Formats: sequence, C-alpha cells, structure tokens
Amino acid sequence: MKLGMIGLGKMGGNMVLRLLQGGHQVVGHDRSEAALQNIRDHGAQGTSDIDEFIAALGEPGSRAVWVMVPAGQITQSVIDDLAGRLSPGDIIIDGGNSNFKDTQRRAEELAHEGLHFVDVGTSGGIWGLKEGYAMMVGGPEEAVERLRPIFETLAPAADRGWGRMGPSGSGHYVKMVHNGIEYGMMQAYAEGFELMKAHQTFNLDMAQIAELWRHGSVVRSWLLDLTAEALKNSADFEQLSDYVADSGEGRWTIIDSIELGVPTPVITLATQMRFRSQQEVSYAGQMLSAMRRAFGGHAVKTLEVGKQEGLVPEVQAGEHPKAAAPENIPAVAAQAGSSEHSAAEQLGETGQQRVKGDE
Ligand SMILES: NC(=O)C1=CN([C@@H]2O[C@H](COP(=O)(O)OP(=O)(O)OC[C@H]3O[C@@H](n4cnc5c(N)ncnc54)[C@H](O)[C@@H]3O)[C@@H](O)[C@H]2O)C=CC1
Ligand SMILES: O=C(CO)[C@H](O)[C@H](O)COP(=O)(O)O
Repeated sequence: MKLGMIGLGKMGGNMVLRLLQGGHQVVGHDRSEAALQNIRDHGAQGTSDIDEFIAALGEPGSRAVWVMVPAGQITQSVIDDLAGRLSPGDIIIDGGNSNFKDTQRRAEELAHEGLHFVDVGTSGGIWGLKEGYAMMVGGPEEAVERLRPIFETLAPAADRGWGRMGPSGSGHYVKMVHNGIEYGMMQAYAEGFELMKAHQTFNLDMAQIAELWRHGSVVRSWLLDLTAEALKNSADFEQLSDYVADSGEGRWTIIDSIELGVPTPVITLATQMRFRSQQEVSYAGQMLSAMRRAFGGHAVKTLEVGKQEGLVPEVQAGEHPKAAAPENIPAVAAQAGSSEHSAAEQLGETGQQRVKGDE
C-alpha cells in the first residue's frame, strides 16, 4: 500500500523503515533535510516540498497520510494544511500523542470536508522498528479497514498489538491511559530502588537487583529491562539530571479521572512528582520553611543565593545539592547571645525570645 508520512523523527522515521521492510511504498515529508535523507537512503521518496509530497500520494479519494509530529499546535497546523489539500475520501491519520478531545473535534471538522480521520495511539518508542508498534486505533471502521495492511506491518505481528478501540478519539484516549499507567509504573520502580539505595546497612547493588528481578520475578517488565540496562552504565546514569519532563498524557488522565470521579491516586502522585522534579526551587517548600521558622524558631536551610540571610541548617549542609550551609553561622550565634550553644539551639532561643517579646 502507498502511504504518506509527515514527521520523520524518532517515531515517524523508524515507522517508514518498518513499512519499507514490509513492502509498502512510502512518501515522506519533513522540514529536516537529515530526516529526509535518512528515509531516502532506505529507498523511500522524501521531500520537503508539500505540493510535491501531495502529488506523489496517488489518486484523490484513495490517499492516506500519517501525521507523526509533536502533539498540540504543530499537529493542528499540519492537519489544517492537509485538509486544504486533500479530497473527499482521503484519510488523515494522527499517530502522535494528541489529546483525545482535540481528536474528537478534529474528526468532526474533517468529516464535514468528506475526509476520514483516524487516531492511532502508538506505543513502542525507538524500539518499534525492531519490535513493532502497539497501536490503539480510533475512527470510522471503513477507514480503519482500508489501513489494515499498514497496521499489520507496523504491529509486532499482523494479528497482534493493534486493534480498533471504537469511534474517533478512542485510540488516543486509550493511549492516554496507557501513558498514565506508564507514569505510575515508572514511579513505583524509581521509589523502590531509591529506598533500597538509601538503606545503607546492606550496601545493596541496584544493578544486580534490577537484573535479578528481570528473571522470574512478579515485577519483571520491559520497563525493568530498560532500567537494568541503564543501571549497568553507572557513569552515564550518575550524570543524569533528576528533572523529569511530562508531555501531557499524565495530566489529561488525571483530568479525566476527576471528571468521572474515578480515583487514580498512583497516576496522580506520579505526575505530581514530575512537576516537583521540574522545579528548581519549590515555592511551597520555601513557604513551609518560613512557617516553621516563624512558629517554632526552627533552623532552616538556605539556598546558595540566600546565604546572607544567615540561617542555620538543622542538618549538616551539603547533603542535598539544592541547599547549602550558610557561611555566617557565627553572626547568628552572636545575635543569639551565646557562642557556647550550638547554632541551632541559639536560633531556637532567638525564636522563643521573639515570641515573648511579641506578647
Ligand atoms: N518518542 C516516543 O517514544 C513516542 C512519541 N510519540 C508521539 O509521536 C509524535 C512524534 O514524536 P517523535 O517522533 O518522538 O518526535 P521527534 O521530535 O523525534 O520528531 C518530530 C518530527 O516532526 C518534524 N516536524 C515538526 N514540525 C513539522 C512540520 N510542521 N512539518 C513537517 N515536519 C515537521 C520534525 O522535523 C521531526 O523530524 C509525537 O506526537 C509524540 O508524542 C508517541 C509514542 C512514543
Ligand atoms: O508515548 C510515549 C511512550 O509511551 C512517549 O515516549 C511519551 O513522550 C512519554 O510521555 P512523557 O513524555 O509524558 O513522559
């Protein structure tokens, strides 16, 4: 079958290669010359000229274009552009991680133009080329049937790993929940391993445990396989930042759970943990420190930039990269009126004195 592919990045590029291997004819379009060259090197036609791309797709009414670009505004503008160029009977496929509500709206709008819209929640990442892609398909049955040869080639096997979920939006909806589950599973592994690493009594080897659990354990999974591989290369692992991005699917899953009144505590907390990781400094955390200092006279940690405040850490500084010991502890000690006591004790006394003074 002939298929047009717009977006030849990590996903679209490899999907083109898998389709070529399956004997399909593919025309690719991307803004990136390197991405185009990659598919040309493997025998596909690739062009950055959208008119040339459309012309190469075949007869109006029988054409199919798979869109595999970043979700959101880019997907919207690519679909808008396609809608103006295609004809009734043609199919647009959105294989990205689009919000299912956008998909429902797009399907309705495109139906008015006589265009079929098929949403495909696609899973498999960069491994899909070799292993095949799991595809959760939504949209009109007739259009999905026409695309069967494409799904059968992209899937891990012709009769497995893909299927029509229901009407437009259902494919992206199921993929959204899939990714919510992904967040929860990832978070559970990450927490368990962090706990074992912190429990220093046994000096446990994380790489050894991850590898061991891959074989026969109840918690073995593909995510664990990838984790075990990552832990083998400790030099690479240790230089990773703890910033964890999120591209929307977790947030939308939580919104859906709120709208339906269905509890999703694991997915929700896993998503919230990503938000926390994305903060350089937590305003809420600063506020907690301010309150503790105010009501209890407790010592609090300061940021590097806030050293001049001269606050005393309760715990030895340097344990957390986001906090540092103030350098002017002696100044605080002097202020507290005694250099005999520990700085933390002195700060506590200062707090008590201030409360007394206020009365
Ligand atoms: N990377 C992953 O593991 C997965 C990604 N997805 C989804 O697949 C979609 C694509 O993701 P990736 O391939 O990872 O992204 P990517 O960033 O690797 O590739 C996107 C490609 O689209 C091209 N592009 C951007 N704007 C364009 C435009 N206006 N016209 C033509 N080409 C344009 C870029 O040049 C790039 O080659 C996204 O919606 C993503 O959420 C879905 C499942 C897994
Ligand atoms: O769909 C995917 C995997 O199934 C993509 O890798 C997606 O980008 C992962 O979500 P996030 O970026 O929010 O971690």
